[in-house]
Amino acid sequence: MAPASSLSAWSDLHSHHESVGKNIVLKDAFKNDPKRFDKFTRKITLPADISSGSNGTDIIFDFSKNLITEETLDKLVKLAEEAGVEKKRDAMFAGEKINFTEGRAVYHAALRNVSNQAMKVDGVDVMNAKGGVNDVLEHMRVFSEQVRSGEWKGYTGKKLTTIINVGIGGSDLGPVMVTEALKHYGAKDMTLHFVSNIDGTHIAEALANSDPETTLFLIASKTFTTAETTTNANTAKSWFLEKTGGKGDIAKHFVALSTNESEVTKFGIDAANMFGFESWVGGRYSVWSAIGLSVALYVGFDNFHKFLAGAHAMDQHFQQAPLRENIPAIGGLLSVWYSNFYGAQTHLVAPFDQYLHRFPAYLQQLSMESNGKTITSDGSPAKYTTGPILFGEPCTNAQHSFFQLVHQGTKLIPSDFILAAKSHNPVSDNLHQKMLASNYLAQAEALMVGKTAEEVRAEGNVPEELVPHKVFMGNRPTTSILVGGAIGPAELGALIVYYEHLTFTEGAVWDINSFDQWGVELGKVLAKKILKEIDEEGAGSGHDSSTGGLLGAFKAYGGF
Ligand SMILES: O=P(O)(O)OC[C@H]1O[C@@H](O)[C@H](O)[C@@H](O)[C@@H]1O
Repeated sequence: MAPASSLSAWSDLHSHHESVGKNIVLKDAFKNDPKRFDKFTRKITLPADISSGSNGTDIIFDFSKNLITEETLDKLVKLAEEAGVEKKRDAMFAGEKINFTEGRAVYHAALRNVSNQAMKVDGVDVMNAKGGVNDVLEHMRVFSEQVRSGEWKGYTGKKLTTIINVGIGGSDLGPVMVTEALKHYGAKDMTLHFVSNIDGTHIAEALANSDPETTLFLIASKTFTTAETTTNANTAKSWFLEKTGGKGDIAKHFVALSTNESEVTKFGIDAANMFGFESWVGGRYSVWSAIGLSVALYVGFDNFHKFLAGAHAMDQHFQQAPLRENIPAIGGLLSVWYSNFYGAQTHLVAPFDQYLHRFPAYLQQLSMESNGKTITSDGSPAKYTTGPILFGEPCTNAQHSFFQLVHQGTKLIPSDFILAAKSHNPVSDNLHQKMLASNYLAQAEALMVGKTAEEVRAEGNVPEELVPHKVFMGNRPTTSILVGGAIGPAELGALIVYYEHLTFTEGAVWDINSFDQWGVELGKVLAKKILKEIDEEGAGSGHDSSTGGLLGAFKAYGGF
């Protein structure tokens, strides 16, 4: 594919930005067009049998407070067509090896293919093959039901009620985020810990509160070679054997979620207690795979299945909807519009939902590990900016910390706000929910309308020298996502996949490989070398004076 900047739609968008885009005044656009909300809002309805309420849940994506006209949308769609977004999408769903630097298919959609459509990689039916998607799901169902019912017992015959997931990156962030998001559905007698950091504090704190007789360890690692995970897993194993006086049965207390059977058995976990998946599942897309076992254990397999089904509904929408109606494609194209034509560097995602408090952290890996790339498909550096810096926190908290910059800073920060119409906790007669909603609506409105100097003056009693400080520029774009019910497993699945395919669309336009992550390797290699040097005499070799100096100081102060 050609670099995006060589496409005619790209130059056309540049001229369009000059003549129209940078002059759009959103509040006027709304005044001039009473139908603007209808024109730029898209909706997906999830099937009733998987939705959190008794009717199918609508999820509304209001793109109308973005700096676009109908013409802009047409031109962005043209860009997607010229960049081959649909062709690339179809290649992904056909199991082609679109991860071209690793020679792999990108097939996480197969993991949530609950309608069991034929999906093949290299001619192999990944759904129904022995050890394939359906077999692993059945293994997860049986195991999670056994643990939840107490039929699966620890070595002294007790029910396992503490789950410690040991994993990092995608083998941590998805399970943490989803179990937090679905806490309302979680087993009340279960305690979950997610240990990811190599900082010994993480595993120590989890173990300090756990009883080996009732603890189940899930060692979650696609490769089973990640230093943090193997080290934490070994520490957990030693703790378990020590605490049980060597009588603890590893087979009853340790399972592996991985693609690497030989490393799993080397570690001491029986292959029968391994839940597998394939190399075509990228780490940041693995929550749908065996890596999601903690989710199935916590919320039950039926809910895990609904989670997959909600994701599948969004997959089908992405595959079938024409680009102009295609929700994730529009989200991705807007990101390109802001990144490449307005010079935006960031993307804020703020869920007005406490259960979604780890959602932005999860999306950080999804977005930035996917599209934090410079090199395009022909090996040359992109002549344009690529992946934005994604950040966020739940609201209303974020409003009381960094929203100052979003409202009055010098940067343009395209923002997504997410709200569920129904709360799982309608306390105080829904007062909290109404206040939450009022903030969700008010923030998007305030960012758009701003406040002029005249309006500040009209408030009265404002000394003239303070007027400029109280002005809000406004015209700051937001996308408002409204879940027309509560956020249950299916709704969450659909929301995640919206961001997955948004990220896909961005990467497809930017002509980069969104599916490798070579950028995380260099630091790992250097850390290995330095680890050895900590145990050797001196301050290492071949380092710059800063690294060498700090290494020496660390050894001196730390007593190493
Ligand atoms: O699951 P694994 O193999 O232990 O990998 C964990 C993480 O390791 C990181 O190094 C990768 O960048 C992530 O993509 C990955 O999710």
